[in-house]
Amino acid sequence: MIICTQLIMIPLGAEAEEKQVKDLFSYINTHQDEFVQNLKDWLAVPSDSSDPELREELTRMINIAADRIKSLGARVEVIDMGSEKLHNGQIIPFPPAILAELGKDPTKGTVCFYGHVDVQPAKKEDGWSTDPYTLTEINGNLYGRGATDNKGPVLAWIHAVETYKALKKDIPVNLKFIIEGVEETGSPGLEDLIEKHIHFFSDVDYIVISDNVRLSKKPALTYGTRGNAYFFVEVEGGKKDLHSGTFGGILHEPMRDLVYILANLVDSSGQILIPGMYDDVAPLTKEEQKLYDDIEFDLEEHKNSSCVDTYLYNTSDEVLKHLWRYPSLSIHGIEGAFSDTGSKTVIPSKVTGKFSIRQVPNMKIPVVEKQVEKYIEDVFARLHSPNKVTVSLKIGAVPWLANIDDPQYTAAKNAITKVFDITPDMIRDGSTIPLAKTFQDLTKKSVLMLPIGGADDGEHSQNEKISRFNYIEGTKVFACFFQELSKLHGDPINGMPLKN
Ligand SMILES: NCC(=O)N[C@@H](Cc1c[nH]cn1)C(=O)O
Ligand SMILES: [Zn+2]
Ligand SMILES: [Zn+2]
Repeated sequence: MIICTQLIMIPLGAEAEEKQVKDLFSYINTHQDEFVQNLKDWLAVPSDSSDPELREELTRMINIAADRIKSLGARVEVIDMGSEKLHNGQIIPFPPAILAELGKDPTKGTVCFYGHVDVQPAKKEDGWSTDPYTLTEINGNLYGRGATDNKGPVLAWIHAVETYKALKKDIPVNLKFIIEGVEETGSPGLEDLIEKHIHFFSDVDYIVISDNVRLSKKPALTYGTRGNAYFFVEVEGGKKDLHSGTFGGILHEPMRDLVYILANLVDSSGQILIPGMYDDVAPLTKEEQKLYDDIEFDLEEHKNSSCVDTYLYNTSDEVLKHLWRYPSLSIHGIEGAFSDTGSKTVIPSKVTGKFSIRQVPNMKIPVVEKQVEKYIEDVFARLHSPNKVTVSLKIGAVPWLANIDDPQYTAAKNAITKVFDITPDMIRDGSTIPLAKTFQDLTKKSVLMLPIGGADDGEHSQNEKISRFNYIEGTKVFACFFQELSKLHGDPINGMPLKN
């Protein structure tokens, strides 16, 4: 910790630092019920960014988050993000985004926290055991949509700052926030926002994201994520749905064409069938292999938490590589198809298949897009169908890899060691933070991913949760991280040079 008098930096002595950590931890422990209540309030807002009907709720959620950050004493800007045109032609407003700053001391490092307050869809009837929008605590777990992805971690960061304020302690770093409401739909418009507000990042030294989970019970730091290329493939026959008794047998049915296309994208061993898809995948180096060897990963525990008995691969090494460094293709759904209970005898006139390909270094989205278009055209040609097929790329998010030698990785390791008395695993993540690489490329600043959620949190799934333990200890990690970062910042040997 550093006390600042005018422009002279005096490091806190070891004893004072120890006392400060004790005070911070004690405050966080005694206020944990309040922190859980705050999460309960946030989870009650159904801020699902994929449902146009819930757009007002999403905007309300952004305003709640903005007010909370304002209450820290931060200067907050709520920025209008314009509107979006949906697949069906409807135009609806995007939720605003938040840019905020707290502290402008030139002798301190500046950390920008990026997070999102939109969530994936959730309905009780999808198979949730509790109401997804009512935080329910069972056996030390806090269940609810957004608990771990990403409302819990965003609040934990805010609570870490609040802890310093409540104890009237000097926050050892300047803080900035960028909070958005469309991450789950690929962060449309956010790249433009960063470009337009690039001056906001000029004094930022470090960017931190806490929007993924650990690989096991062991705390971890994440240094890479996959990207995602999300496609819609639409097959259109006539202009209206038809009776399968009156018309079945005389038509080229759009659904049959679409199912044929989808079934030809990936084989039963997980191999993507689109020619060229693996051409640009980065070769495995000895250094990368060494990182896999050092990771604590229990394949059986992983299968247990996913509730799947058999994976495509049998060894931990293969599973991790296929999650982190190879592309994968997943088929997500079909819009326009009959999907309710009952037995409707319809022939849908227009159906849209949705699939995505997780991207890895050194794949290029425009190349993938062309390969997908050409392949679907070729597969469709085999059907000699008069129907109309249209392929469109809806999300093009690129993969991200960090420089783990950056001082903020050391600061995060030290913070985790203070809280858990353990050295974290260095991991990658198979999911996507669309903005991670954008931040790195546009701002040229170091990006760190510091997950606080557990491997079994069930992001995007039924019964999403964060454990009370991880939520509260994660708050402590963030509070310690500020302190550890301030020790390295300005250290010409182990850290960054001071800003002038
Ligand atoms: N917690 C991060 C996350 O879930 N990100 C989404 C982002 C995305 C990618 N394509 C569409 N949305 C993910 O699915 O990885
Ligand atoms: Zn997320
Ligand atoms: Zn998510």
